[in-house]
Amino acid sequence: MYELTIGHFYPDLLNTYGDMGNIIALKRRSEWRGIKVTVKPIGLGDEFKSEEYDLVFLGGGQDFEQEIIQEDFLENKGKELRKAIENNLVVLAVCGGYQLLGKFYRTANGKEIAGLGALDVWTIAGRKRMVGNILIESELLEKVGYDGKIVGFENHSGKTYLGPEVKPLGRVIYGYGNNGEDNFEGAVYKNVIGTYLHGSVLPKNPGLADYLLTLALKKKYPGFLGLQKLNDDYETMVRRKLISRLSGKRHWLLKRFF
Ligand SMILES: NC(=O)CC[C@H](N)C(=O)O
Repeated sequence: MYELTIGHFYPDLLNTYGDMGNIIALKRRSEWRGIKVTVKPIGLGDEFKSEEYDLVFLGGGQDFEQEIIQEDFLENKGKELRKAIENNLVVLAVCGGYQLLGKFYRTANGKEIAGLGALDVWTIAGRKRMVGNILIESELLEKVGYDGKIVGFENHSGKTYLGPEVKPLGRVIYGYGNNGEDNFEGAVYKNVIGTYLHGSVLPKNPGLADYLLTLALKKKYPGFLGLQKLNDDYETMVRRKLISRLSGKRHWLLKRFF
């Protein structure tokens, strides 16, 4: 029997917009395949031993929560997490969690919150919150045989910019994405996926959930051949409706200028 241990960083603080749904999706999609999953919270002051985990998740949070955890995250967990990321630990980081993996986050009043520096990205608070449904197209998922579309919801003021060490998760079809400027969303580095998509993103995008589970299982069980297919007809139907609605819509910015 395959087993996975998932670490959930700061579940009581980085928990905006239902990001807990990502943990539930990973757990349920594993259990539906007979894979045993243990979810362990990693909170303020908790020791983080990366070898105990096959996958870790960081959710979103407002600037206020990010400042609360910053010292603990960088001082007590940062070095270990950076080492684990270089050793291909599977990580999903959403919004605030994504920003914290970067080099720094500069808030609206100019305060610079140091990030982990695990991802070659940096974030600068914008004046305007980027809020709404978002649809992106991801080559990553097409490569592993999933529908390349990823749908979700974004709500962030931070504008994230990518350095040369990371690739974008996808190209924005509808919404703002990383910064509302370069038409990219998210960042991929080794087995880390950073994204602004709440929603939560994994229940809405079963292919992305399975992609992360497959990465973790292949790393833990070298002979692992792949996940058996689940009946995702309902999710696919909901996604198709949302995708066609968002693909057809033109963003208000586009309407205004084109
Ligand atoms: N939804 C979030 O996690 C917000 C992240 C960050 N505080 C921002 O506003 O950009």
